[in-house]
Amino acid sequence: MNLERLRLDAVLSLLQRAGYAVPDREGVTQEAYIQALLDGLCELSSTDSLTGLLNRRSFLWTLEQELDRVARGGEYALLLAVDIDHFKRVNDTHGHAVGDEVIRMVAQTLQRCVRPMDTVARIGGEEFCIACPNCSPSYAPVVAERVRRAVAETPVAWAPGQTLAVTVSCGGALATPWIRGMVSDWLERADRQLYRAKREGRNRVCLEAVQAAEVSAEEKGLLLGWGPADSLMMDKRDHA
Ligand SMILES: Nc1nc2c(ncn2[C@@H]2O[C@H](COP(=O)(O)OP(=O)(O)OP(=O)(O)O)[C@@H](O)[C@H]2O)c(=O)[nH]1
Repeated sequence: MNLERLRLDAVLSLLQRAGYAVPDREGVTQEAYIQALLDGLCELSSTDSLTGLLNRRSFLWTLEQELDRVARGGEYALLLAVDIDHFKRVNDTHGHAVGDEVIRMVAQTLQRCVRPMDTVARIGGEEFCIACPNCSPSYAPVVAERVRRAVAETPVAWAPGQTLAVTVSCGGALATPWIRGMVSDWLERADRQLYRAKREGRNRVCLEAVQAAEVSAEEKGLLLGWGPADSLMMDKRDHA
């Protein structure tokens, strides 16, 4: 391949401006050079530049995969929508740069207080989401409350000797095992609970009531790609 014939200037300047260390073209093989550019572009397009968390686009893809897993795996998953309370006041009182620092610090706190298997994303200005796979209805309030408390107990240092108390409101909804829900619906349900938490006074957690769902063995079999005979076996096991 002749690299001279590829229009790489725009890519290079984009990556350099974003602070990526692009390898010296002469110092590596062509494949390694192109791979480094592709890796940089992938990272740039999937992360939020302020916090380093996943951005909205990538997070939606994570949720699609999570719903696939929930539909096949028989485990609940929790989606938390997390929003900084009265954030406009922070900007208005201390300026946009301090507001940005608050967003960065809250992002770090959220990342710190969840399990490695959970995914934290910044999906809008001062709104975050957390996807928690394999999270039972009884565990969901524990996780959500841990997130709320972690932020409330971590004042943001925005200048030497100056700290700001920050709180978040959290709304949560569970994805039900053996059901292939839609991402838009899951997000909407978590958001509805978030707005309830805001309405009820902020710095609190509201979770959607768990929806009981009847799923037949045949439907489970279809989700797993099994034939009717396998489903029948499963039906017997379920009723044993
Ligand atoms: N510093 C900073 N501010 C942002 C950013 N994105 C959005 N904002 C600001 O975040 C503020 C959000 O304000 P609102 O949606 O009114 O919500 P709020 O003040 O947090 O109030 P509640 O959510 O009702 O508790 C707006 O003033 C936006 O301009 C960002 O990246 N950095």
